[in-house]
Amino acid sequence: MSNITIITSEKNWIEDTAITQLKGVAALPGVVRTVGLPDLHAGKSPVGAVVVTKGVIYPHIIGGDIGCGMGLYSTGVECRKFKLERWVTKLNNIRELSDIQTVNPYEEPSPIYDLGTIGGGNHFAEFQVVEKVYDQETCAMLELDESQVMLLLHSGSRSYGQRILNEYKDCHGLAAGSEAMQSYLADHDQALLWAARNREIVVNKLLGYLGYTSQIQKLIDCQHNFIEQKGDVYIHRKGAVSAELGPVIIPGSRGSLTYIVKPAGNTEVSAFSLSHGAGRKWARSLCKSRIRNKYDRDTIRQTKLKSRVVCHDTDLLFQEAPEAYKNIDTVIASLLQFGLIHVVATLRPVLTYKG
Ligand SMILES: Nc1nc2c(ncn2[C@@H]2O[C@H](COP(=O)(O)O)[C@@H](O)[C@H]2O)c(=O)[nH]1
Ligand SMILES: [Mn+2]
Repeated sequence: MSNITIITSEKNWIEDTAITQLKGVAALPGVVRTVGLPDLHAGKSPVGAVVVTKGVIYPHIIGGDIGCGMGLYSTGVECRKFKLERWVTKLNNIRELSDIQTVNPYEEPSPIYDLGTIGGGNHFAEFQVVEKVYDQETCAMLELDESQVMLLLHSGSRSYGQRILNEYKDCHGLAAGSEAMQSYLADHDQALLWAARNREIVVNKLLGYLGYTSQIQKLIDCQHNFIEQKGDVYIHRKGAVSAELGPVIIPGSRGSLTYIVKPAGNTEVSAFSLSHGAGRKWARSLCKSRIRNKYDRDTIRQTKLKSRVVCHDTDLLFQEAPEAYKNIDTVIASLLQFGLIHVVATLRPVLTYKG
């Protein structure tokens, strides 16, 4: 199909089902361009995908986790003072973040009922340290301080986004200018706003629980499930970030490095978008049977990078194991090969918390 671009390279594996799904959305009425990024994989609709439409939008492409994204924060905690065992113990003492009270600092009531929680699945909070700086100038611009522990938070609009989708899930596209489209986009924008606010609230709550609140600073926040209107087209990004809002974060898994990258000059080829992660390699249902013999109850809570994992759900530990994801270095190499990014820095996980 002429309106499909796949950003990939020889070494980067993309499953056939994902390509078939991408072809499916490319054939929808009003779709003018479709891009599969190197992290493309199958989902309810394809993930790691960009769908550009004219005259219509498709809520089902974005799905229920409207506004899901990654926020990177510096914690104010000096790496040399970071007490891994103490934080592991403290995090093991809470089952979920809902065990700690949430204060809504905004005047309006929150449409997210479970405000202050991260959510399940592959949502996570991860403490990281700087592994390598490639671009000192951009790091300085971001105020990325190598001596500090960072916190990467992956979360979305929680049950709010799903409530919005439920209202529109039977529509086969919302026509531009229609009341239904205006109403969806108004709800969608609220979900983006509150998803970003929720990330901030969670970061403050988590660090407050660990005894640190005074020097938290947001460095980057990039959403990856949303619709952007650009001129007369609508860019649907499902598991894809905008390449037009400055540096972005591309994590791999709890057992691999996270990349901070800067979009390069011409990202028209990828519909002004970049990857949001490594992308899933194995279906959740296959993970436990494939790797259960490799780990015991302690070793599944550590990674080859010597980081630790706090998660009370054993099945989830297997479903989200590093083996379940594609190789992040290959994803980054594909983006580099297409001239879409410059690498700014890499971060190494030290402790992953799953709610
Ligand atoms: N650093 C970590 N990265 C992770 C972890 N679990 C998943 N991931 C990466 O995040 C994206 C998010 O995907 P989404 O489609 O659910 O938004 C995923 O593709 C992985 O590359 C983790 O625990 N730590
Ligand atoms: Mn997400």
